[in-house]
Amino acid sequence: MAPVPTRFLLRMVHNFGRKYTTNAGTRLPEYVKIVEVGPRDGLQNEKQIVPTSVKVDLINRLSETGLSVIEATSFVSPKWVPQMGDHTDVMRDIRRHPGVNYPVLTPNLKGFQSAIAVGAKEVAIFGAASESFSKKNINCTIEESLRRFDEVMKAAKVANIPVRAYVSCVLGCPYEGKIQPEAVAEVAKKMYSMGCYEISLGDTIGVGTPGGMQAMLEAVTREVPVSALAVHCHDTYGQALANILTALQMGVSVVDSSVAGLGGCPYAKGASGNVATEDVVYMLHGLGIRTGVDLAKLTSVGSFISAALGRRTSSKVAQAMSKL
Ligand SMILES: CC(C)(COP(=O)([O-])OP(=O)([O-])OC[C@H]1O[C@@H](n2cnc3c(N)ncnc32)[C@H](O)[C@@H]1OP(=O)([O-])[O-])[C@@H](O)C(=O)NCCC(=O)NCCSC(=O)C[C@@](C)(O)CC(=O)[O-]
Repeated sequence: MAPVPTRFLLRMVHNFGRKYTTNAGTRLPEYVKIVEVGPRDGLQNEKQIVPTSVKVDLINRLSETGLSVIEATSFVSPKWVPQMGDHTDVMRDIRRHPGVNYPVLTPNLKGFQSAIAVGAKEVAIFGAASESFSKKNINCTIEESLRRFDEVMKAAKVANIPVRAYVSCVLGCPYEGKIQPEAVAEVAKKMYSMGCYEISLGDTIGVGTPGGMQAMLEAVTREVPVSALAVHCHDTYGQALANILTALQMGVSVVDSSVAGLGGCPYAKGASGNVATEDVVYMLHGLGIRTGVDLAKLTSVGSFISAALGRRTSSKVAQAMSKL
């Protein structure tokens, strides 16, 4: 029998499930915006410094896949996160595609000013629902962090820069363990009231399960409209896709993920990478949900970065497709 062309098999994989599923009667969104965090969250925890040219190449390749948001780097202290110390060079060297946003993390006014000086058009502030994590990650209490963020918000308003917010440890903290849903809702509400257009809820150490995700979202959606929420799931315990599906069923339509499942936070010991973008896209397309992302192109970017880092991809979908 003649071999079936790989392209055809890829399309079959891509379409698999479409004819079996329908959104009729469910609360699933028709379109999900994927926020690709690989170049930032994915690489920030790498022990060896990744050359700037590789980071730039990664972002340029991701820009060809149909993604509309690629978090490029973070303007944090290079003493705290040396891997992100080349933020200015990364922002200067990438090719910015029309229709693609390249937000960057800014923990304070200093980071914000450096970011907009190199042409950042969108920033993200990052706080936590856990006091201990806030102190370890950004060296201040939650209350102090909100004061710093307020300075960023005021400067961003003047410069007409949209601001996204992260809340970390929404389903558990590496230092405090369980975090109450009400504590998450409180911080999310404050960040939303400050003017952040989107609040990304981070399961920083990937300990959450669908029941926890549901309880947390029930609390948060009492304070923040679901249309302004995103979920950011690490996959330490293999629960990320189940947690994301739960969030989608509750009306969330923005999902953060990282190509090849790269990632982890330097101040969250033991946390594995983010859920792989390839796996999220495969699941969403299987549910008949549009993403605008070309899965074949995305897996080839995953192969590129995995080869550059000298390791196997963490994406199950990419692993399976490589055997076709
Ligand atoms: C927030 C700070 C800066 C406070 O750090 P600090 O030491 O308290 O800051 P400071 O204001 O006292 O300044 C100390 C030094 O840092 C410098 N500095 C001060 N600010 C900046 C800046 N923006 N850019 C560059 N340099 C900066 C400042 O100029 C000074 O330099 P020196 O005088 O010693 O030479 C520090 O704690 C920090 O950089 N933390 C970042 C930690 C981090 O990046 N963590 C990973 C991202 S969060 C995450 O991954 C979770 C997330 C978002 O993905 C969601 C999830 O999964 O949950």
